[in-house]
Amino acid sequence: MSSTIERSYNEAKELYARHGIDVDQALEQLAQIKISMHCWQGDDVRGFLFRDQDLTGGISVTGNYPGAARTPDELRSDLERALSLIPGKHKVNLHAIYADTDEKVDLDELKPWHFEKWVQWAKEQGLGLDFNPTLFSHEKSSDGFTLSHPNADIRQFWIDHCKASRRISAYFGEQLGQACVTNVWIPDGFKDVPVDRLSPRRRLKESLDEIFAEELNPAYHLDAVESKLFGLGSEAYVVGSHEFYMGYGLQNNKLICLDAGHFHPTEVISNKLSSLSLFAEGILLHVSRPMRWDSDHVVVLDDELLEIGRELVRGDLLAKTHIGLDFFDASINRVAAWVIGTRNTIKALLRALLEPIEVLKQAELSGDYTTRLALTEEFKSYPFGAVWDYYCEKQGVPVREQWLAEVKAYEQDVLLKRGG
Ligand SMILES: C[C@H](O)[C@H](O)[C@@H](O)C(=O)CO
Ligand SMILES: [Mn+2]
Repeated sequence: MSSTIERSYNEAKELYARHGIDVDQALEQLAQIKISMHCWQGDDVRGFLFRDQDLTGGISVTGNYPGAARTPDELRSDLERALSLIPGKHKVNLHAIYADTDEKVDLDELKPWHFEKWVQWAKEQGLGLDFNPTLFSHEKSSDGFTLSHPNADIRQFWIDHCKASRRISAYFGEQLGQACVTNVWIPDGFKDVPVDRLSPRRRLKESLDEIFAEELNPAYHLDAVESKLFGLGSEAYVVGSHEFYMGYGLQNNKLICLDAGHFHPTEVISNKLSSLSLFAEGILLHVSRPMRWDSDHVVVLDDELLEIGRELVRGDLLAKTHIGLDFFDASINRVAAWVIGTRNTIKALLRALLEPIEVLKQAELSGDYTTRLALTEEFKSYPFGAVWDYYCEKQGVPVREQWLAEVKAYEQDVLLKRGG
């Protein structure tokens, strides 16, 4: 441990302690929080099953930075590199299209063994896994509908895919000894104003009922459902709206997934956590950064990220919240994108853990809003950075921007040697 880092840490600790904040305890708590790092930042959401398929479903990746992973081995190598620069032990979130197999297999026939290499790798790395059925970038979703499709055969294909995904998830959980969260997101919706809003939602509800009929052990597998306001090509109406999944999730004890980019542009998910926590079985977050639309920019340490962290900590919601990331930017180094977004998410949690929460709550309760504002503002310039640096050093990852040199070296040695 460098003496400068330790000295700054001890000085910071002393300042926080004056407000009753135990910094060592905060760091212990932080080390327990797992972030689910999404594999799809590494290859622009292409996956390995259908390499020739364009990305569909109303989501889009822009940029042509060199070095996207082309194989499961390359993706794992990139993930390892990113994770080696991020403090803590985390999870990796896979989509079904990331199956690692030479077999020609369609989505409805996927089995746990198609992911065996991922499981072995996760064991070696001490990681958890999360999962997602992939209901886009496939010929059977080419008209934009899947689980709510009017054609029963197409619906059945997607139902079978989701059933298969849940079994894969339960296998991940059993093998890794921790629950795998499996999140259903579908792109279904209309570009223009529909005549019948109800029937697709009724079909989606029936499909979900069939998918979730099989009981699986919650110690190994948890279901989540993700809503969306609009997508590219589904501007007028999305079948799986927030109200739809909020209703479905509450009635059926499913985790409700809140993606930061899936609401009206001025709406924030931080303000939804407290309400949901009172009623929902649990919450899944897709931490993302929408810029004017659901653009999935890499998350930065902005007001909303800090507020998400505060809500989780102040409301003691960490135990019922699964924190996942969902961004994909192909205009910058993809390993750096993971590192920046994941480190920022952890920083936001640390910032929240270093606030005088009880003092602030008391001030609010007694109507002393002056103290509330004064303290929250002053705490913004408390020496959080010294605690963060110490945490990184203690966890054996680069301090401050030192990680960037490692990513640049990896880019030279590995990423730039990959073909297109
Ligand atoms: C690839 C993801 O499943 C996808 O981003 C989904 O979670 C979403 O947010 C769609 O807008
Ligand atoms: Mn999402």
